[in-house]
Amino acid sequence: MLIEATRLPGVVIVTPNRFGDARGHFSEVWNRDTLRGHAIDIEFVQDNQSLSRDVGVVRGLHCQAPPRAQDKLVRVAQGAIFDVAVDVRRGSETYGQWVGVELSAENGRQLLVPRGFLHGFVTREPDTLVIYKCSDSYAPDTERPVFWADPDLAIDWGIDPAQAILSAKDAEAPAFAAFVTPFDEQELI
Ligand SMILES: Cc1cn([C@H]2C[C@H](O)[C@@H](COP(=O)(O)OP(=O)(O)O[C@H]3O[C@H](C)C(=O)[C@H](O)[C@H]3O)O2)c(=O)[nH]c1=O
Repeated sequence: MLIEATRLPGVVIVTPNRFGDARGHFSEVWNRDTLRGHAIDIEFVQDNQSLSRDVGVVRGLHCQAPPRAQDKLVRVAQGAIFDVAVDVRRGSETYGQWVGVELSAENGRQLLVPRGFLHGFVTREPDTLVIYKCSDSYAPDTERPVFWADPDLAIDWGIDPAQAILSAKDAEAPAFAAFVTPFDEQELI
């Protein structure tokens, strides 16, 4: 397993070993003890799966507020996404900064998005299947969305905003300027 840092402390790229042979390949896409060996010790309690039919589907930016904040380990079982995390931990030197990573069934890369970060992605291929582990269960009353194309965040999604395919919820999400972070310094890693 390869663990790579990103420019946001705590957001790391996890690439499990992949064993190829004439049939295809095998990979342990999640192993608690292997992650613990890399000082990543998170108790995941829910697996999510979303299928997005078209290129340009945007899901996010989302997070759940404490005490229901979620760490997420995101992977792509089919297709490809540009996966984004935004630091919203009060007091963080990288508050409001984002990082994006191409995750695909082909590259086998996963992104660890800790609590204290907004999460979202845009699909790069049709019929993209995203599977992600969460460290707390769904608590819709605690959701704190932010508009994906907010000019203050200036995330480079690599698509024409007019072409984005969004849920009504995401299309109407509040601006980052209106976001009062529920994450305090103790979330800092
Ligand atoms: C997240 C979630 C949703 N749902 C139900 C609620 C709706 O009836 C339906 C679709 O929910 P939503 O439109 O919020 O799904 P996404 O837009 O993919 O949201 C996710 O997108 C970004 C990328 C995230 O990181 C979050 O995990 C999550 O917010 O699934 C559940 O039953 N359980 C859940 O945990």
